Amino acid sequence: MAVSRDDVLAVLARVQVPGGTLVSRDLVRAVMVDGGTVRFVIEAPTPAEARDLAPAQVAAEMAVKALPGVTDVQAVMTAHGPAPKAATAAPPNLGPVKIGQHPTPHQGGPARIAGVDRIIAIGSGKGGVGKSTVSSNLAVALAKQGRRVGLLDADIYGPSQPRMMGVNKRPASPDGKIIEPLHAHGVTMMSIGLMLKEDEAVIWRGPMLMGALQQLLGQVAWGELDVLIIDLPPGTGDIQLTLCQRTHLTGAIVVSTPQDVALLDARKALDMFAKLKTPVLGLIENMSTYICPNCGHEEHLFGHGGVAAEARRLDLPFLGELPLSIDVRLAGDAGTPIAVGDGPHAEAYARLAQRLIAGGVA
Ligand SMILES: Nc1ncnc2c1ncn2[C@@H]1O[C@H](COP(=O)(O)OP(=O)(O)OP(=O)(O)O)[C@@H](O)[C@H]1O
Repeated sequence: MAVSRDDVLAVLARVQVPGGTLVSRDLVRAVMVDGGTVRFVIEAPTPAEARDLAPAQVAAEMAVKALPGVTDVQAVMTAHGPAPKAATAAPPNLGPVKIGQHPTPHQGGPARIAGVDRIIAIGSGKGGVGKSTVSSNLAVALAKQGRRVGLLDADIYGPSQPRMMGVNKRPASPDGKIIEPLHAHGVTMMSIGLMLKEDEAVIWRGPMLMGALQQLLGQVAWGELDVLIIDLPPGTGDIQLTLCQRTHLTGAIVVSTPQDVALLDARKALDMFAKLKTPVLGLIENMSTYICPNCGHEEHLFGHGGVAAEARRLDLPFLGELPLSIDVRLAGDAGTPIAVGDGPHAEAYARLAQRLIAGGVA
């Protein structure tokens, strides 16, 4: 029988380290099982502790290797002690609440957010395929249909929701702990971009990112929501891993353009969600067709139908095509998503929202 991630964690939970076990001290990250190969990371709080943990790394490798079905074990030790100069820049502290801190240890399985019924992550393998555009428009379309909707911009390196939703106020935090979200176009929203100075680059390493994400999920006063849409960064990195492993997600939607290169990357994102046991609710083809606003001629600039074909191949729902249109970009740049108004683009998002509501996932 194939070994599972839980089997690996159960074994690692028995490996003793000073102050507990590898699991009780929350030192294990990114457990991946790929056939008979198991990979995981042991993340020590400091380089000195990493040296002390070397025997535990050997013990962990031996214990996992002893599991039936395991042929290869790759354990990597990392330490997030003193950071290089760029990374030591103090986390932004523009008010009473400080965003960007080390994550607190996490026990148990994926957690729910109080008051939030469903959480949908919007992901993509490749950047620039329209994931943030889809997130904001879908959030607005769901709100227009009477759902109580939240939008969390978890694209920590390139937050674009403040611009797309037309919000630039810094969120308040009267007690320095709870962060008050903002509201735009009927959607409750929060973005790391709202906590940073404009044009400020985020130069944090893994643990700081995890801490920031944990704060955005746990410290924001989301209130009662039917659904929280999370706009992920592109790719398959730390943020996606942490979110899928620690938060009880209803599922993920993967956005791709019909282009082969974007599809190849989308397959990696789908593979990641499968490995992390996050249900994939469906695929969306963005920038599907281009209709010339002058003559009405239809062009398929990035190809057409590739995402639907991929969905069929993988037996996943195909949620729809969204056309490439200058109006969509202009609306996003102006801070009023196209779904706020009427017209064919807003209708396309309304259909997508209806479909998710009818399916019970939004
Ligand atoms: N259907 C569309 N028609 C026209 N422009 C679009 C469409 N979808 C997205 N865009 C534009 O393409 C650009 C990239 O879109 P967006 O930021 O939503 O992509 P992303 O996948 O979230 O990118 P990132 O990887 O930077 O997070 C934006 O300027 C956006 O306005």
